[in-house]
Amino acid sequence: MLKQIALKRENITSFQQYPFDIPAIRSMDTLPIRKPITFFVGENGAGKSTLLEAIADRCDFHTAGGGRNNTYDVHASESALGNYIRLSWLPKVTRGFFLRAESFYQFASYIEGIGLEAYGGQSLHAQSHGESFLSLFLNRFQGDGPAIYLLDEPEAALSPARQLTFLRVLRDLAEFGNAQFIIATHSPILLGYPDADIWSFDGEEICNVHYEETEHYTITNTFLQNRERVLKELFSDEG
Ligand SMILES: Nc1ncnc2c1ncn2[C@@H]1O[C@H](COP(=O)(O)OP(=O)(O)OP(=O)(O)O)[C@@H](O)[C@H]1O
Repeated sequence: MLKQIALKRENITSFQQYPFDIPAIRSMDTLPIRKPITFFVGENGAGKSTLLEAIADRCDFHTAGGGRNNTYDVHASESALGNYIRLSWLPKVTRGFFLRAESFYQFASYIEGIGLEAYGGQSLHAQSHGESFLSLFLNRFQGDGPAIYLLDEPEAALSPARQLTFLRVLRDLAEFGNAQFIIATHSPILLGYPDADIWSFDGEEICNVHYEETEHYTITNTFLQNRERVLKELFSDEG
């Protein structure tokens, strides 16, 4: 299990440039990872992907999105933060995966090249984006032994109904599959997973928030409950 992420502040010479100029990163000291499911939330550009990518880098996962042994031909972006964080494990976990929505299709091509047996026998490209995403989890990741999965906006591939299915997949893997997840998301459905830790990157420092405190919940809830009023205000000239 991953227990903690620490920023090696002593090795950083300047907080004036990326990635250390991002408020959430600049103020970071240690971030405890306390639950099987951890979410990173925050505005676009708040630093969620930057930290997730750094964790993937430290896990030796392919930072274009993939697992330890996936060296498929996608230009791996250098993680600017990877060398400046320290991961604490108990015990160390090496199995797992980093997946970002935009590199999913390249990953699918790679899988096609190495054989399909592990993926339900069907080409991932022959399935829709969301179906292939779910089959990835259902077929590949229900193995034995502990694993850590790092997911960047998985909802991009999933319809609302499949997001619900994915909650079930998360529950099964976290409770019975010895799996740990860190997920950057904007989805009010995924965030609704019970008993997850939600870390918000929106303030001056990363802080723990309740589901109902997230804008994902409050804005979605207000919109669905009062759609006409919200739209009227939004579209009014004064708005
Ligand atoms: N390689 C880079 N060089 C310089 N700045 C970068 C680089 N990558 C990202 N940034 C900047 O760092 C900030 C944080 O980006 P990041 O992708 O981590 O945000 P995020 O919270 O994941 O956002 P989103 O929800 O839109 O995915 C942004 O302002 C972004 O423009």
